[in-house]
Amino acid sequence: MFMLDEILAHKIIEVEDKKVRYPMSLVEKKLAHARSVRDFFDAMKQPGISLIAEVKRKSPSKGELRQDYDALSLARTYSQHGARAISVLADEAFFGGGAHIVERIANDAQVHLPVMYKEFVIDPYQVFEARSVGADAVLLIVRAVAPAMLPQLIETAHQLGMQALVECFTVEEAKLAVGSGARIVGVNNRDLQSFEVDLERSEKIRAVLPSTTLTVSESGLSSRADALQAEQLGFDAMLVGEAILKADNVALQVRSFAGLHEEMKDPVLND
Ligand SMILES: O=P(O)(O)OC[C@@H](O)[C@@H](O)c1c[nH]c2ccccc12
Repeated sequence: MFMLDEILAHKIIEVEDKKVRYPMSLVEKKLAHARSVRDFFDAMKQPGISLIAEVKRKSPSKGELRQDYDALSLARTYSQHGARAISVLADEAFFGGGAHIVERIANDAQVHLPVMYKEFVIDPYQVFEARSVGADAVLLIVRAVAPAMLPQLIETAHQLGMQALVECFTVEEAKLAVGSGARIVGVNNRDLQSFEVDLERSEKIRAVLPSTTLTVSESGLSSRADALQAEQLGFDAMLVGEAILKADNVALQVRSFAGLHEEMKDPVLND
């Protein structure tokens, strides 16, 4: 929790500063010209477990994730090799991302997937910003916001035509997410206290969610076997970062998570 507290303390200052430098009136102007929304919900609903592949330069626990890091070329690779959505870190200070990176990827002619603005959202301003740069979904972390704020943030995302992936760590948080209007709930497999990954805890949480809620297994998935386990537990989608970012061959790793690995051996697809 310590790290989350530190990030949130930083975020409060950052958002207030942004609101002064780039006021809501400008965000609204930009919103009017944002590209049309791609259907993130539908992308998650496709048969088989859907891959949301993540673009992140670094993390507080792992540091820099790859030497030849290039956010846009990663997103293009994800788009070409079977990911169904792309999660792009908007946080700059801790994860090396930025709203401008979300914007570049969301509007790139070679990226055809829905894009999620991955940020520590604490204020509706950030949800408007997400749509204004072309995002199709936002991450909302239950633990990061006051319970009264959660329905408002979800509603704002939906009103803008976006989806919200509402992230939880406990059964209580999952119930709160659904009660607040979440249509897509993410279960973070990584305990923020111990950094341990526990898929059984995730299964317990998934089990209390209504069948109409789409579910995403987040963090710590390292192979196709983990993906299949998550699928077996009933998850509709998975969010994978590190295992893809650290791979020597990103395209192959994405195909593997997406269940397309075998096709790579087909010479026709091997160009
Ligand atoms: O890199 P991993 O272990 O595959 O995890 C990806 C994603 O789940 C993780 O980056 C994440 C999930 N929720 C978050 C909230 C904030 C920052 C990061 C995250």
